[in-house]
Amino acid sequence: MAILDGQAAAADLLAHVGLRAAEFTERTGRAPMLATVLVGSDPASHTYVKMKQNRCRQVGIESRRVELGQETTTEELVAAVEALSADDAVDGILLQHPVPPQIDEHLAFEAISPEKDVDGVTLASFAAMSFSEPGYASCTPGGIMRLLDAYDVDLAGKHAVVVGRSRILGKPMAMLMLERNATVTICHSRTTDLADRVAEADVVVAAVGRPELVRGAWIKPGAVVVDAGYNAGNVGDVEYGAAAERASWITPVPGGVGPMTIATLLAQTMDSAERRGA
Ligand SMILES: NC(=O)C1=CN([C@@H]2O[C@H](COP(=O)(O)OP(=O)(O)OC[C@H]3O[C@@H](n4cnc5c(N)ncnc54)[C@H](OP(=O)(O)O)[C@@H]3O)[C@@H](O)[C@H]2O)C=CC1
Ligand SMILES: Nc1nc(=O)c2c([nH]1)NC[C@@H]1CN(c3ccc(C(=O)N[C@@H](CCC(=O)O)C(=O)O)cc3)C=[N+]21
Repeated sequence: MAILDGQAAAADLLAHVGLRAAEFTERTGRAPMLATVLVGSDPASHTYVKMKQNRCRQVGIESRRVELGQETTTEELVAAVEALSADDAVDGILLQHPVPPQIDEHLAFEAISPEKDVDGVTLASFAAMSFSEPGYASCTPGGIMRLLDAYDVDLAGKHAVVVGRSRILGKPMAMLMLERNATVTICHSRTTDLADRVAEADVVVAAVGRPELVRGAWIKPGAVVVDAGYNAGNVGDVEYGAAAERASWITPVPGGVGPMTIATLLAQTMDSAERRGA
């Protein structure tokens, strides 16, 4: 078993982003800018947004923080996001998920202009990603692809099984692996034979949000195991110890998918700044 080290791959990616940010700032006289939008008071979301802003500062990307209260309406959030979409100083927009229940999250995501959708959450971004057209990948699946590429894990002809089908994780993950010529199976809460499906996989991506749901004994010997789960207490969606004994490659939690998500967000912010110009 060998480790897919997301911390190391993210550090490599961010070093390159830092060079590009310095060159951009020098050439245009302004720093690249990521706007983060946080609605409500969920402590975990505050922590994630803070982590993203710290990383921005480290690589020379400016960040602008927009915070809205727990009682914000869909209309207010859409207006705030539209203002950022129209603001020339903003290169990328991250609307932190989840938002409070009274808000129509899909409408709010759609207020992000596709050219600034560096988190890859709009329908336009999903469609572009699914057909390998220019655009921004959903950050976590995009980060997972970058991590597999960093270790030369080839997907062509492999059977990939994705557990989870959310808009920002499972479903876009499946599309990206399909574009790389994997044979893809998507499992979800109504899948009746999850253990059997996982046992057929050459590559497993767990993206559920249930601690250690994917058991080590299900893993086919030699399979690649990617754990996108991030549950309380730094526990993933895979039973790590037992899975590691059978896997050829495996991502740790922490230090696997999480750092790649943030690095991808910043790399895509840099792409947007360069495309949009000064
Ligand atoms: N490291 C990172 O950067 C990120 C990590 N995460 C983590 O990834 C995990 C998933 O996040 P997210 O996709 O947003 O979560 P969601 O809750 O949006 O989606 C969970 C998915 O898992 C499926 N599911 C739930 N229970 C089961 C089950 N018993 N068997 C099979 N499938 C099941 C659901 O199926 P159904 O559709 O039928 O309801 C759904 O498709 C979480 O741990 C989250 O913290 C998320 C984003 C970024
Ligand atoms: N629109 C939107 N886009 C997201 O990408 C998004 C989101 N909403 N909502 C919440 C989830 C969660 N998420 C994480 C990012 C990095 C780590 C990460 O870097 N974790 C470190 C550990 C950090 C620590 O705990 O100190 C690691 O796994 O090594 C974790 C989780 C992005 N999300």
